[in-house]
Amino acid sequence: MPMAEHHGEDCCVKVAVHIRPLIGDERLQGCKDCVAVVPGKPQVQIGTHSFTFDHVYGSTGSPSSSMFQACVSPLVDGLFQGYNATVLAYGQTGSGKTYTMGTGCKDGSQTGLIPQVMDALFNKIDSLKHQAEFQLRVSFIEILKEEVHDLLDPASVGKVEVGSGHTGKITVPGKPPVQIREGSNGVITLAGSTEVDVSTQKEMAACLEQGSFSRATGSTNMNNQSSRSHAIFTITLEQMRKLDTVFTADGVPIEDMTEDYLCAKLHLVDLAGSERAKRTGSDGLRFKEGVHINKGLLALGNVISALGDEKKTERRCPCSLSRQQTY
Ligand SMILES: Nc1ncnc2c1ncn2[C@@H]1O[C@H](COP(=O)(O)OP(=O)(O)OP(=O)(O)O)[C@@H](O)[C@H]1O
Repeated sequence: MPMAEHHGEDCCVKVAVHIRPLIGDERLQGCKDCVAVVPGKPQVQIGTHSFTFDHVYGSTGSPSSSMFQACVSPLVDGLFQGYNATVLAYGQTGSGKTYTMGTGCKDGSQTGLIPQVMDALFNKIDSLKHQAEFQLRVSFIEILKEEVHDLLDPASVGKVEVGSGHTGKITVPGKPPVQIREGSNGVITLAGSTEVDVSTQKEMAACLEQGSFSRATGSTNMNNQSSRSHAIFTITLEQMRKLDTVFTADGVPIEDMTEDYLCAKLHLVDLAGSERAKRTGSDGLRFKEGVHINKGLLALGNVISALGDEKKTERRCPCSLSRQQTY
């Protein structure tokens, strides 16, 4: 499963591959691993084709347990310096994105990347609590068929079966949908999405669990619990750093200069899987979802190519890049 990352210092976008083992049904059907890791290199071989990435985890590559430390932990540290960051899990349906991110309500949720982010974040806050005051907020949205839904909407009261094995949430009619807006300063906001103030790891984990439970899933031939939407879990960290008091030449303390405010966001994205209708056996509603999913992924691919293209990123306003680091 590939994951895109972007490192402000050396390269715009970095890509790590996570190879999952064969699972139950695949073993029963006698499937064989078709991806081989080239020993000692972040390179995989599929048939006669070789592909090189920044990291390869799983199979005979680096152990999956080291992925967080190498790829995501530096982003958590960056948050404390005011850098925004994004982790995207991208891949074919059933390749293990939800498992890797820990966005599902089961399996990977204990070891997925998001729970590890929470651990690291709260440990760091604890170690810095005497130097700064912190405030954390989370939002959790999904993009389903080009519509943005709020997964932390207090009006959502759980999951119901909505025909053909599809699950969805009940929302109170009349609640305006979440709108994506761009402010005059270029900051994108999601008008109408719930932002929950959290002060403990338990509260943040409860938001992840609640939102994951509300997410739309459905069964296809390739994954019996396939995510049908792109899900974005956003952590906003605000901090008021207490600086050493600055004095004028006469020894008078300058009040205004004793605090430094920083705000940064970490977006953790579990994309819906790219799919081929023929292989997933999709028809009707599920087929339409697949078309929207593939359309969104194509647009995202163009954005990532542009981010990785130095000529295009140079044209952007330097101020919008100054505190931006995206993985
Ligand atoms: N590294 C792994 N080790 C063991 N099992 C895994 C691993 N990754 C994924 N799986 C299993 O593979 C199955 C598919 O994984 P998952 O639902 O995460 O895929 P996905 O890429 O999110 O699919 P979709 O795009 O359809 O939502 C699940 O049963 C999951 O438990």
